[in-house]
Amino acid sequence: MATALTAEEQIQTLREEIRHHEHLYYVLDAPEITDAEYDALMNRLKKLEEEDPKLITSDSPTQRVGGKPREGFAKVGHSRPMLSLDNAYNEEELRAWDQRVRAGLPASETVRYVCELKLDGLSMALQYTAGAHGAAHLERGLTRGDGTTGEDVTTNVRTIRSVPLGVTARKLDAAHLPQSFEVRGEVVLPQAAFVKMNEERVAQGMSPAANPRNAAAGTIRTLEPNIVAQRRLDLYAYFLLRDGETLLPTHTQTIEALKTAGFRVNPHTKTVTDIDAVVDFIAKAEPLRETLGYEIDGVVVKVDATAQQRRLGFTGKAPRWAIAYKFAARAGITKLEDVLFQVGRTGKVTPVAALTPVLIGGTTVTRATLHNADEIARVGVKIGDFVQVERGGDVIPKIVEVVDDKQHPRGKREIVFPSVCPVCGSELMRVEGEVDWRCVNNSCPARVREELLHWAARGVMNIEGLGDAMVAQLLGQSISFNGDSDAVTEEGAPITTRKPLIHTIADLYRLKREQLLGLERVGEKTADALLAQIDRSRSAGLARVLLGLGIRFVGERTGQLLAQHFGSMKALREASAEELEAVNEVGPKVAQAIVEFFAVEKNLQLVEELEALGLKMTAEKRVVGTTFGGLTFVLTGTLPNLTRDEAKDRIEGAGGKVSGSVSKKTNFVVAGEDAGSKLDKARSLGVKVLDEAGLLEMLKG
Ligand SMILES: NC(=O)c1ccc[n+]([C@@H]2O[C@H](COP(=O)([O-])OP(=O)(O)OC[C@H]3O[C@@H](n4cnc5c(N)ncnc54)[C@H](O)[C@@H]3O)[C@@H](O)[C@H]2O)c1
Ligand SMILES: [Zn+2]
Repeated sequence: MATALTAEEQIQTLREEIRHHEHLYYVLDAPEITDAEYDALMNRLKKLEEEDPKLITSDSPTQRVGGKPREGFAKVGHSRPMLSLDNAYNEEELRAWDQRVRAGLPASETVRYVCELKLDGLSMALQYTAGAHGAAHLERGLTRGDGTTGEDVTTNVRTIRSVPLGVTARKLDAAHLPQSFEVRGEVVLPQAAFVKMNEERVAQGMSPAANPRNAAAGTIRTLEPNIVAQRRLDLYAYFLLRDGETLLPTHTQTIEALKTAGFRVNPHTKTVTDIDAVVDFIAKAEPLRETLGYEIDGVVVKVDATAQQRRLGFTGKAPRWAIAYKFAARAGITKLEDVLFQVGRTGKVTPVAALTPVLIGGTTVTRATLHNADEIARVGVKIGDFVQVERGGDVIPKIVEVVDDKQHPRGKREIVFPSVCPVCGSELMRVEGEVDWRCVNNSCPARVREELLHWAARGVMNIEGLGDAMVAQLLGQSISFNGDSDAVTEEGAPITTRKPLIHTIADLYRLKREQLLGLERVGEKTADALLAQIDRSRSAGLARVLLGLGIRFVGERTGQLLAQHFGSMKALREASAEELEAVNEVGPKVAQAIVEFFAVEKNLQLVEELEALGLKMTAEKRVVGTTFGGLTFVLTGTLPNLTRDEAKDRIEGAGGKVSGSVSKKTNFVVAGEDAGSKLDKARSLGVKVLDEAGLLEMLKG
């Protein structure tokens, strides 16, 4: 498999893969892999980078928070970055962190820790400013976004009952708070509300949300506040800042002050004096999981004293003064009733286990993935077996092993992997060296369905109203038969009832009003709205089209970089692998995938049809200037206005290079707030240091 790849290529591939999953997770709220699997990818990348630190770049997923502000909301910079947390997976790693903390502080000082539950939601910044009569009022609610810039979701946050819209002068006084301050906390969706929401979604023909965290993130970012209000979100507060600085001398006082001021704080919080007591807290916290009514995925431990926190500081994406202890995945035993076979966008056939419903950590599990034929062989599972099912990060449950004892007799029926596509009947193929079987029929209805859904998705072509149910109707299928968790029929096959209105993505742009009006439950309003949405998507531009085409490894950012570099579909299509690799962040794997994509006749034809149908196939080409020709820059810390990507784009746009580490060859280090060791190194090597203003000045040429 990866044997022939150099470390650098492996790193490239891993980064692309991780970015792809981060996009699904943070932007679309629809992860495809479990958190444990994502963490494993991340840890592999970390390890490779540690082995060869010169391969670390500032935009590696290990160096930055993975989110991204979504369109439709105003983007607002944070008063101080909203970071991620480093993880510990066992007691040993936790104790190692304790050692590092104490080594980072004078030996004479004692360290206290505050233990809190790690709420599995999304973090939110609430900004309060002076209101009437000496009170404070909620000015703004911001999501974490990419950590530097968040989305302004104030209207939605205002519907959360545990978020005070104002704090009276009396309460401010009691809590010793000024009139303007910032509270940070976690928005969570209680399990009961989650179950109800998914029932409604399924009833409306939509796919259920993967877990409460994704549901909460999706809810807070819908453009309809009345939907948010119905969902019963909660917010638990845990940070208190003023002008981007921690306000009070200890975290314990912060929690108390928040409580006094009327914020909801989590009752399961404890200040302790040593790491043994932390271990104790964790042991008691884990069983709480099943009774809380909301999801937690671990325990967060923070250094109590603000002065000590300041001294310990931050790494690229997380504070050194806090750690998240992650609980092990949850598991349960149930019976394997049957195996269904789903066909994905690329034709990949995935075996899905149909299980006797079982409650695992507050969620009813009825489906689990078996990944592929090799995995079935490895587990050695038969239909009728009892199996151990694991819910890592609570996304797609997975069968870990067969349970074989007195109470759990073995099943008898062999799982037969189909030799033909369960949907279209064409023969399945397996590329040598790959584990997956694929349906290679380009017009397989299952594949077309997945292609359409991907094309229409949020963050891709953003065609609202083109979800599961509508796509199924357009394809002439009475129900959705493929894809998301429970949407498979027992036969795993489509029920085609009508003549399809469309066969390809291009057909979407040929749809007529009368055709839509002929569909079930489609009135004039729905038809017109959908047509308007489809029409609007014509101008989405080259980067989106590239993303929508679903070329392997081409995620949002790569799509953007390619679009800017080539400026038109024509130029991109004609580029050789070598020319493609000249684009920043495009490695040999990505280049290869693009060349392969355009070598397929059907793909070329689709692109041409789309162009003829009026889709915008161009992007503003970035003309690379010469101002910074031959100069190498290193970025560190948080700049006041530009994000890392923006700064990098500007530098590269002027012909400069951005590198991840400081060396004698570095010409300039651009340093922002909380700049770390790179700044020290620059100083010791005598490399010139700029701030953002200095950089912008130089860019003027
Ligand atoms: N499955 C996937 O495809 C996929 C993709 C990307 C990320 N992920 C998952 O997302 C997580 C990584 O993302 P992350 O950067 O948000 O880090 P994180 O979830 O590990 O930790 C940081 C977050 O913890 C939260 N938090 C909860 N309780 C807290 C408390 N008491 N005090 C402070 N913070 C608290 C905050 O929201 C904070 O942003 C991992 O669990 C990872 O597995 C999964
Ligand atoms: Zn097929």
